[in-house]
Amino acid sequence: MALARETGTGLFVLALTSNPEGGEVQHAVRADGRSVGATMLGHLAAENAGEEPLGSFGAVVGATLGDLSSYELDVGGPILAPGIGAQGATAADLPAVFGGAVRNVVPSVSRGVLRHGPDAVALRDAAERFADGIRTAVTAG
Ligand SMILES: O=C(O)c1cc(=O)[nH]c(=O)n1[C@@H]1O[C@H](COP(=O)(O)O)[C@@H](O)[C@H]1O
Repeated sequence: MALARETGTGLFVLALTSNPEGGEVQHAVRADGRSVGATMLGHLAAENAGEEPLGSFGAVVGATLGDLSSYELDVGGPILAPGIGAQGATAADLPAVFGGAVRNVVPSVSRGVLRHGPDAVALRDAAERFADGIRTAVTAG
C-alpha cells in the first residue's frame, strides 16, 4: 500500500472471494469477534478515508455470494466483482448482493464472454450484452 501511494497507483485486496471455499477463511471469526472478510473491508475503508470520489484501494467481493448485508461493503473505493457468467451470478443479482455499494462495483466477466469466441463479432456482441445487462441492473431503481 505504501508503494501504491508513492507511485500514484492502487490495488485490490481479496476480501470476500467468489469461490465457495473462500468462506472457510473469509467468514472465520477473529478474536475481536469480526470476520476476516469484514476486517479486510474495514482496513480498506480506513485507507480510502477522505478520498473523493473514491480512493484507490479496492476490495474483491464475489457477485456469487448472495446476502452480504451483514458486511459494510462501502469501502470508499472500487469493488471488483467476479462471478458473473460461468460462476453462476447474473447482472440482475448485483443490486441485491451489493446494496448501496453497487454504484462502486466493477463487475468482471471472462468465460461468459470468451465462450462466444473465436468469432470477433460474437465476442463483441456478448460483451455488449453483459455490459447492457449490468448497466440496466445497477441503474434500475
Ligand atoms: O482473480 C481474482 O481475483 C478472482 C477473485 C475471485 O474472488 N473470484 C474470481 O473468479 N477471480 C478470478 O476472476 C476470473 C473470473 O473468471 P470468470 O468466472 O470466467 O468470469 C478468474 O480469473 C478468477 O480466477
